[in-house]
Amino acid sequence: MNEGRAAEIVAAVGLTKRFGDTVALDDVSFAVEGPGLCAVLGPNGAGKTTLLDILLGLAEPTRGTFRLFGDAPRPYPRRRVGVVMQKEAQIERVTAREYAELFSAIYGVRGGEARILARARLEHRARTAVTRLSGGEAARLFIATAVVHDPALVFLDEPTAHLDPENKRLVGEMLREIAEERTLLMTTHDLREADALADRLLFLVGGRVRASGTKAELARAVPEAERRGLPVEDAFFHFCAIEIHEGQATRRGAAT
Ligand SMILES: Nc1ncnc2c1ncn2[C@@H]1O[C@H](COP(=O)(O)OP(=O)(O)OP(=O)(O)O)[C@@H](O)[C@H]1O
Repeated sequence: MNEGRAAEIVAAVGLTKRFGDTVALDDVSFAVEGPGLCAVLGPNGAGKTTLLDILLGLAEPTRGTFRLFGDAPRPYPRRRVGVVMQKEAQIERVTAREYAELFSAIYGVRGGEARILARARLEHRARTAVTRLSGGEAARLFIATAVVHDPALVFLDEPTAHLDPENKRLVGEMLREIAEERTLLMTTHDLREADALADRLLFLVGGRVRASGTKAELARAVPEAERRGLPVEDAFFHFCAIEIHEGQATRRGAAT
C-alpha cells in the first residue's frame, strides 16, 4: 500500500443504532483511509452487519452520521461502491455466466461478464448453475461481480465464512489483489484471516469500538509480556479482553 496516496474513504461519527431495547451500535466513531483492506473484527452480535447496513445506505442510524470519500452520502454514491452481502441472491437455474451478465447489465458495464468470470477464475464453470458452485467458487463469483463497475470502495460481509482453509486462501489472494487499488471494508470473526489480509483493523464488541487503526499501530500497542500469538490475535485480546472462537467470544485459554 502506498502511504502517500492515503485519503479518508469512510468515517463514522457517533453512529448509534437501537432495535427496541437492543443497542446494536453505541456511539461508533472511526475513520478508514485507503486504499487497502480494513477488517471489522468482532464476535457474533458485535454489530458488524448493522454497521455495514448503515454505511451501505440500507438502514438509518438512530443517531450519528457518516462520510464516504470525505462527503455526506447524499445522494448515496452507488457507482463508487461495491458490495458482497452475507447472503447473496441465489437465483434458481441461473448459470455463473448469466449471473455475471445480469450484474454487468445492472451496472452498465459492457463485456463485464468476461471480466467477472476471468477474475473469479470460473471460465470453465460458466455454464454451471450458481446454486451448484462450491462455496469457494460462489464467493469468487460474488466478489468479482461486486467490482465489475470498478468501485473505489467495497463492503464485504464475512465473504469467507464457511470456507475451508484452501478456499479461504484463494479468496484471500483475490481480496489482496483487489485491495491494491481500492478500499475494502470486510467484516469477519476470523482473527487469523485478518492477520493475513488486513492493513487496518476495527475492533467492535457489544456495539462499541474498542480500537481502530493500522495493523502495525495496534500490534505495537501490545506490551511485550502479552505477545503470545499472531499480532492481530494479541491486539484483539489486549483491546477487547476476549478471544473469538467460531464467532463466539471467550476469555483467553477458555476454549479447547
Ligand atoms: N433487525 C433487527 N431487529 C432486532 N435486533 C437486531 C436486528 N438486527 C440486529 N439486531 C441485533 O443487534 C445486535 C448486532 O447484530 P449484528 O447482526 O449487527 O451483529 P454481527 O456482529 O453482524 O453478528 P454476526 O457475526 O453474528 O453476523 C445483535 O444483538 C442483534 O440481535
